[in-house]
Amino acid sequence: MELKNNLRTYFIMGSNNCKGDPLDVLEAALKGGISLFQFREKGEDAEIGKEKKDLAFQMKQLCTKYNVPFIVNDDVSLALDVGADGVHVGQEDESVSTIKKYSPVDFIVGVSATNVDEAIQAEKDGADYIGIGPIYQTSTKADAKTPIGLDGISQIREYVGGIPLVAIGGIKPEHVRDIIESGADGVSFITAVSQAGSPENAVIEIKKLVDSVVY
Ligand SMILES: Cc1ncc(COP(=O)(O)OP(=O)(O)O)c(N)n1
Ligand SMILES: Cc1ncsc1CCOP(=O)(O)O
Ligand SMILES: [Mg+2]
Repeated sequence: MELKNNLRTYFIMGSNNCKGDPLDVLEAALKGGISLFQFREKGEDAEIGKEKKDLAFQMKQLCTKYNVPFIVNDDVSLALDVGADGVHVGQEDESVSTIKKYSPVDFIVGVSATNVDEAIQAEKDGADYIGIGPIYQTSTKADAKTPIGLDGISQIREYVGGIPLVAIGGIKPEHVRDIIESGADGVSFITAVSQAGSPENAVIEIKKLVDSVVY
């Protein structure tokens, strides 16, 4: 599948984002039809060390079962250890060019950008996709920057080339249409699915909305 299409319904999660067993939440999201998954185990009560690695490995296996690529947030060495399909790094994390030097050729590297300059730089550096945001207010990331809104998406889309863009931050089903119409290729989300009564149904709803705008 073209990477752009994997970004359409991109679920991100760590154990501390879930009400129940994180593996159950992930499997429900996979059944609902997510197109990409990012293991983001950080913040208060997050697993570390062996527990983090074991969880990453089990999540990678689940994603493989559903044929959905598995991305690790921040931790490149964990990503390589568990055979992840790629990594997502922010402005303060390891650089794309360094990662590309020692990772497999087809290893996906996503980079975060909050503004046009960061997005242009990420594209120049060889990022495979850019996570742009936060679009809306979020309580999931303590150090999130000021939301850039829909205008932020259209500005970034205007200045970068054809690099795939996924929006992030406070995204709920009712935002999907505007986000895609502003120039993103897809939506990524944590709370909207990890805290839903039915994560599977939450994904089905978001996927239906994305599919109704992207052809
Ligand atoms: C798809 C996607 N976009 C942006 C981010 C944020 O990355 P970063 O700025 O490095 O912040 P942390 O997630 O590491 O707290 C992301 N994780 N995924
Ligand atoms: C990791 C991250 N980067 C920017 S906002 C954000 C958190 C997104 O979580 P939610 O979908 O719960 O707002
Ligand atoms: Mg990061």
